[in-house]
Amino acid sequence: MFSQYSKTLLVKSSKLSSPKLFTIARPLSTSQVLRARSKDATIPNTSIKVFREITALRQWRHKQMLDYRSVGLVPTMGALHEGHLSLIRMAAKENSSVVVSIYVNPTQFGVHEDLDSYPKTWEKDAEMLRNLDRELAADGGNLGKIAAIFAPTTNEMYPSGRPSQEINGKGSFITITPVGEVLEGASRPTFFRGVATVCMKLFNIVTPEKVYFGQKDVQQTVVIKRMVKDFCMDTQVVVGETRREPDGLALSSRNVYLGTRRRSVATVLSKVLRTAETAYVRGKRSRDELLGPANELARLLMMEQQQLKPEERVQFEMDYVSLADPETMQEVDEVDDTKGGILSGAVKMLPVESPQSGEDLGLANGPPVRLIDNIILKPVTK
Ligand SMILES: Nc1ncnc2c1ncn2[C@@H]1O[C@H](COP(=O)(O)OP(=O)(O)OP(=O)(O)O)[C@@H](O)[C@H]1O
Ligand SMILES: CC(C)(CO)[C@@H](O)C(=O)[O-]
Ligand code: BAL
Repeated sequence: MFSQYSKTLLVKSSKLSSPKLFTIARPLSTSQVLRARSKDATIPNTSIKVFREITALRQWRHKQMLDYRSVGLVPTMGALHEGHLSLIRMAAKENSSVVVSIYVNPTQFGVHEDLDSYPKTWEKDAEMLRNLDRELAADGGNLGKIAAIFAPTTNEMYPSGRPSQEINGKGSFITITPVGEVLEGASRPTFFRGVATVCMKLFNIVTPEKVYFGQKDVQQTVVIKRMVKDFCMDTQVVVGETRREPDGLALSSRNVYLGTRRRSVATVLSKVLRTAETAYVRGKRSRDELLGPANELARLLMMEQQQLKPEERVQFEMDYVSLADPETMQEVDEVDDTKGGILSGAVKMLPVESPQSGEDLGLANGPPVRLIDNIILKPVTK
């Protein structure tokens, strides 16, 4: 724990021969402690500040405002990858100071979900941010740089105590319905309540001019846009495109759970969605014409796996394949050319059968992994 006494005084006191001098150490006020900490904490060899308390971050934020520096926020749960970095790059182009939040928010995880095993890679994250900081400094096309990481504790984020993760749990929540109830919200009933609640907190703490979210979590972007609109929040939501592996798999912090065998089949969802997109590009508009061939491909890929030996195959379950309205996420029977649509899906990759000795099963021994992906069908102007 951080001491309530100043570092300097503690160092001195530990070297003291006279106990009398020890009594000179005075408790610092909370704001002095926070100021001391915010001054000290940076990612080594960078000027990127690391804030763990709201008060210190707010002091820093206030200074940005006085200096007419715009602030962009990139909310993350850490375990950074190129998808996160692409959002930070966007934010650095458009803002003087970029804040990256790293916080694994418990309230968006269902009670039986992977909160405990969620990857935490602070050292690697710091290294990636250090490298990106250098890259941004060398690129003259940016307005700003990564100025701060906000990595709060749960006590800090939930000052009245962490609310229950149960569906009927009590607490101070933001709920955005009906858009947060369908698709991901139907499979994970407390997910968007947790996301909207933590994002409301982050936006209140950082007061960013702009916030950056990835299209990979498309329904999340729709929920956040709706929250900003309906709560009259003074920030602009910017969405960055989905970054993918060369074979089409959307980058995701959860991919590390897959292991080699499941990784080779994990492209099933992107292939299924591409099939529907191809039909759209060819002029098809009805639900059956778009989702029919996509669902058929999912069935064939599943059968292909089932015909393999247990020690070779990968079993998966398609949770949903959706064709939805881009503003409401409600299912549509026909794509309206003036609005376009959103193709999205979720697949559950089941743990491998008959694991072989020495087989790479992935993080936490390869639990079930739920992957999501989507494609935006752009409006067509005639
Ligand atoms: N492949 C990606 N391309 C672009 N943005 C992404 C990608 N993956 C995640 N993001 C965005 O990064 C932000 C932080 O996401 P998060 O930390 O949950 O990472 P994640 O990879 O989505 O993790 P998870 O596996 O838990 O879904 C979100 O706005 C998310 O949409
Ligand atoms: C937006 C977010 C950081 C809120 O915890 C999370 O849902 C995520 O990483 O997508
Ligand atoms: N990227 C979304 C965070 C989650 O699945 O919990």
